[in-house]
Amino acid sequence: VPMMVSKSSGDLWEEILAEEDGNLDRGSDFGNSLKPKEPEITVLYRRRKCQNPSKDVVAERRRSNSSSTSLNENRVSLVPAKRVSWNRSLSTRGRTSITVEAFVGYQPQQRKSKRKGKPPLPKGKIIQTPSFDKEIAYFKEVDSFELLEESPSPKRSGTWLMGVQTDKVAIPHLSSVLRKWLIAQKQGCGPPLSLTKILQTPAVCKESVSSALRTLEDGSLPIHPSLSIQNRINFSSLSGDFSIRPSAAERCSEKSCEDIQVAVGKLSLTSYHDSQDGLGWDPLLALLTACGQSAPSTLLDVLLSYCDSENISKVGEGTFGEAFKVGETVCKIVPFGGDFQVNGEVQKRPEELLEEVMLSCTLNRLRRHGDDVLNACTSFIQTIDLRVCKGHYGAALIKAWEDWDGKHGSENDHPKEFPENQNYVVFVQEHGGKDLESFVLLNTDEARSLLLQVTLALAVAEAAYEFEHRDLHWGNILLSRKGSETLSFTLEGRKVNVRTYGLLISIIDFTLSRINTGEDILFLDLSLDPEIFEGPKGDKQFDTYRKMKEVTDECWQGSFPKTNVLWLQYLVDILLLKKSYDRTSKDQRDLRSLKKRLNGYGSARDAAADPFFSDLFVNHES
Ligand SMILES: Nc1ncnc2c1ncn2[C@@H]1O[C@H](COP(=O)(O)OP(=O)(O)OP(=O)(O)O)[C@@H](O)[C@H]1O
Repeated sequence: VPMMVSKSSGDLWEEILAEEDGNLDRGSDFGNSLKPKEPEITVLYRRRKCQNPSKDVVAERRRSNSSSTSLNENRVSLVPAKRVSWNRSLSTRGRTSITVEAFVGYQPQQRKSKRKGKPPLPKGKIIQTPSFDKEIAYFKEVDSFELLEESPSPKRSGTWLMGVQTDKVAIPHLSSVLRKWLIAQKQGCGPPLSLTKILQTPAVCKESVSSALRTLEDGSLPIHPSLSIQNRINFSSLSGDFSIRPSAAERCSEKSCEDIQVAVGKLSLTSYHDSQDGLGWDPLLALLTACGQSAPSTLLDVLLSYCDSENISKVGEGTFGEAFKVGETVCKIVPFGGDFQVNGEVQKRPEELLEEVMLSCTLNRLRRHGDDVLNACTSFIQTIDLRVCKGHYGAALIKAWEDWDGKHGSENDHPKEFPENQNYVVFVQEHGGKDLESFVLLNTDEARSLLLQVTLALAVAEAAYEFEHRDLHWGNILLSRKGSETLSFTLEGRKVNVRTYGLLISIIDFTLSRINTGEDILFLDLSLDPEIFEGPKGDKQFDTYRKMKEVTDECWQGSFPKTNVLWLQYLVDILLLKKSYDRTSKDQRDLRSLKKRLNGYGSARDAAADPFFSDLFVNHES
């Protein structure tokens, strides 16, 4: 008989602990077409102890890690042609810097956060100080698990790593690089975007920009709207459903190709240089290029292309982003580049936004379906458009912000403070629903499907891009009831359908994520922000950061799919401890058994084959 169990149930912990002693693993009596390849993982994870490593030691460690590695044989090989080391330091809630070390000797700036030691608190919510006594007792045994070996970084790195050979890099000319890139995009071949190429592009070189400035003394932007490459780039670099974009026929026409070449030729003379800050290249121009723009738009111009001003409403906020519902979409507005703090944080730099743009575009590619697609899923939030904007917020947005503030109490600064020259990136995304923290789950079926969808999404992204989310707390999983009874995933060429019970998940916020796009490895160097590991002991979220640190041994650029498993274990904890829904004692035991078995898995892909999920798969296809 189902019973309602809530986190406040008085005897839950005693019951859980008593049941744990019985160790009621369900074992392997579940059929599953995604059986782990090896029932037991025997290879031990190499731990390297290094007390208080200096930056040099860390750098050396990175080099040796990246040069002695191999890709998991079950993955699509994505050995990058070049390696870019993107060292990003983290504030308590996000990226604070990104270093293109191939080009500059950037010294990362540590940010002082207003929320020390508590990064991803959802905004506008009253947080009660929890008591962790019983949780600590329960999870003691979990903390002592053995770490398993992870698949390390791809081979052939080094050229770009840690500033090596900076002065020997031959930087191709803007026009040739961008032209090749754009044409490749238009023809549907090659990666969606390459940071390497964008940032190799001397569009962002001082010399190039200066000469462009001399050529265009008035500094005006030469691209006429009729030649705009914006739509074409965005369309081709973001896979998925883009009904508002030009047709495929238009994109593939000869005329279009010529337009792109003309536009690129002119783009090389574009003179946006106001965020050059001694780096030797212009990150704002690179960001504009990546978003397919020659100049920033205004916020309202972008938003009003999706709905009328009276239909804009705010749906959520983070430390860096304000999210607005705009028609059927959500626009996350992230200010960047300014020299004053926003919400108590130093503003993100254009380089950081560039990388987030890259991550979003790359994950978008997983949405493609077709017979030849090896890995596909729709569980990462769909990015519909990406735009660089500049200027004031505008009356409609201010009103939406103030309405939300009146109802929820914003923790963010009032956006009317933004000056006229404020820059933003707007991430136009599908509406993913409510985050797990505030979503009301109905029953165990929903909870199990949620877990499986997250697991499979991570498994698919692992297989395609060595993706690790690295921050999958309950604010970063959105949920909606969209009615579909089953959902398809393609994992390593096999299509599987899973029961949803009407629930769909969307994973957001790739701030801490690590990805191998095939050309670039993007990651956040958490070693530059030790605060994140200093959160309260017993808090599952912070314990997970610490476990990630153990697993990665602070080599954050490496591929350690085990981190995905750690977040799955965190999610099981959340479902056991923080969420209330109809469930039986057996349901709880099953969840706890799953959590134990997760100790033995090295990746989300392994976890997806766990018997816990067996009966959620329908109609397996090979
Ligand atoms: N696509 C979306 N659909 C629905 N709601 C969204 C969407 N994107 C963001 N939100 C809402 O906005 C909130 C903030 O978004 P997000 O976490 O991406 O911002 P952020 O500034 O990057 O956060 P952080 O402070 O963790 O860096 C989310 O918790 C969610 O409530």
